[in-house]
Amino acid sequence: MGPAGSGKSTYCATMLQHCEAAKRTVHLMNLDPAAEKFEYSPAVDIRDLISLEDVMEELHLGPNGGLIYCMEYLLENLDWLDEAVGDYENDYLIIDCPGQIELYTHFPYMRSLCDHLRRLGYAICGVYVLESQFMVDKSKYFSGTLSAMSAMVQLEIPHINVMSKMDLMAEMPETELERYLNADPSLLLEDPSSRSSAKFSRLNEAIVQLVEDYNMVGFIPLNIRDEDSVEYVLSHVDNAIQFGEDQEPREPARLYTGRFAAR
Ligand SMILES: Nc1nc2c(ncn2[C@@H]2O[C@H](COP(=O)(O)OP(=O)(O)OP(=O)(O)O)[C@@H](O)[C@H]2O)c(=O)[nH]1
Repeated sequence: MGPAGSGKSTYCATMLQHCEAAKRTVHLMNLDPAAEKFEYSPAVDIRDLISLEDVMEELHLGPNGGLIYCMEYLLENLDWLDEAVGDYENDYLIIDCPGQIELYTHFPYMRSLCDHLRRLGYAICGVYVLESQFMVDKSKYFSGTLSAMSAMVQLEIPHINVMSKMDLMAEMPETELERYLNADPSLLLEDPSSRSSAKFSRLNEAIVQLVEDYNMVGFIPLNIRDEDSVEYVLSHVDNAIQFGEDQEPREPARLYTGRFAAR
């Protein structure tokens, strides 16, 4: 999951290749009815069930309304999904999700989908991908962090945050990187714009408090050109899946999260 252009499809393609090289049985599923082209063709594709283009044309909906319709349609036709993924056993299924973050933050569709996959016996890990360009603007960074937290709280599945495109951050000093990757809340208070008015300042303090209260948001750095970095992210995904398996019943307060070191 993650905002538009954050690198979700690239993450999926990279993980697919990495897992195949490690001889893991892995499949890619596209859940974006508006997707146009893929580096690797997905084994399961929502566009075989419904495409955004058709919905927009036939129902005269805009792109966002059309996407919501597609997700509702998928949930009304779960037998299609069952047939597509029901036979996988101990396989690794990577799901490339749409970039409209409202799907994770306040609509119930992704949550319902996760619940259904669980009923099919899947152990799930949510991977929220934010891109490193979020680290060049503190306000933008915190809005991204809050959207990641919102998805985590909504979905209640073991959850990992990934900071993609780390190759673009080569110039940032290591100490500064660490602060962003560990979601250091004081970053926001240092931003000069956060002190522009007393009200705004109090709002920022409240946001900082919120991030601190959760005490669980960190980003795993991903550089797709570095195999060790890809393996590092995958090992956290594996841990999170295992963590989810070990929690019965699953408790929201014990979501797999963590603080991660810059590498
Ligand atoms: N430099 C760099 N560019 C990247 C990286 N990952 C992705 N990109 C580029 O970022 C752009 C968006 O990547 P995608 O993987 O398509 O992002 P997405 O989140 O799937 O995008 P949507 O499906 O439109 O939401 C593409 O031009 C990618 O080539 C990375 O690790 N480093």
